[in-house]
Amino acid sequence: MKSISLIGVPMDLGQMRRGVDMGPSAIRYAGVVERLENIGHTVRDRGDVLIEAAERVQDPSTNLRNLKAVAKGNTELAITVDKVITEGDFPLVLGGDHSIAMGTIAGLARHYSNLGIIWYDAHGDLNTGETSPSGNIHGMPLAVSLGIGHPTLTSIHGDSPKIKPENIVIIGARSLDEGERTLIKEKGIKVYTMHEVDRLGMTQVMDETISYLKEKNLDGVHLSLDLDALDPQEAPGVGTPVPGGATYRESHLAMEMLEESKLITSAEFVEVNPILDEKNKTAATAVALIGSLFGEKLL
Ligand SMILES: NC(=[NH2+])NCCC[C@H](N)C(=O)O
Ligand SMILES: [Mn+2]
Ligand SMILES: [Mn+2]
Repeated sequence: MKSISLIGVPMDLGQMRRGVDMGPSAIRYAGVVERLENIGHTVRDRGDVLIEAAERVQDPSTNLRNLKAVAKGNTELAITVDKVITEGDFPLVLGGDHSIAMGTIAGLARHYSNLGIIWYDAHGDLNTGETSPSGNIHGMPLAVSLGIGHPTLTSIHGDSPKIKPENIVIIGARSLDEGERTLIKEKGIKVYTMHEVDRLGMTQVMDETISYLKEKNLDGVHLSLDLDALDPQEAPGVGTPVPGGATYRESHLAMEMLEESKLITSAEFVEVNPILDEKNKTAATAVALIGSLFGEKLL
């Protein structure tokens, strides 16, 4: 059994829709602590990282919305994640918009020199200010962690690159911007789009992902799960829904296979927006997936 530290990150400055800052509360309300304790894990809820109420700003010269406030919140998060690992706990981060992956990975990078990343998402989140159609930083954290982007972001809690392109697997992609596609090809990032999920089935996608990562001699693997990877019918409470996503069942299978692989050393569940949700369905889905990732079994 694991000793898990929960870290809430009420961040909504990485995108424009209000409400995603309430994601951590919604996931707690959906019973995440009880769910993990029922499996037999020890859970320590560290509360929420402080995200200051910032005036929303758009600097046309950088095309990065709320740059300073996003960097500040992520620095706080990186410090917390760093500390949780030092204390020997498994960090489970609850978002908040996906810009918080920059902070989580920055904290992890102090402890793992060859970290693997599973990016379960409809999007690549590989934009920079130059390639982003929106200026929203939640579309950039994977690029930032690779050392690509504005220095205010790439320098959060230490120098970048914090991860290597060959250690990343993106699963569930179905919305990629031009610059992201170029970067994926240039860096040779492994991507299973929804086309591959349909064609191969989730079992093979996960089997291949797990073997691919096992060959890399990694010292840890981080799961960054954006709820918009799931189909909007099953996870409606997200800010940037894209039709044609992974089902609830496929996603459960993915979590169960990751649990069996024993590879995962940290995880985050992001983009839950209770204002856009239907009766907290998306937060409940997040909790159910967390259950599977941490070894919940029927029999
Ligand atoms: N974490 C997310 N939901 N990202 C959505 C990003 C959407 C789009 N690619 C953009 O850069 O604006
Ligand atoms: Mn997404
Ligand atoms: Mn994302």
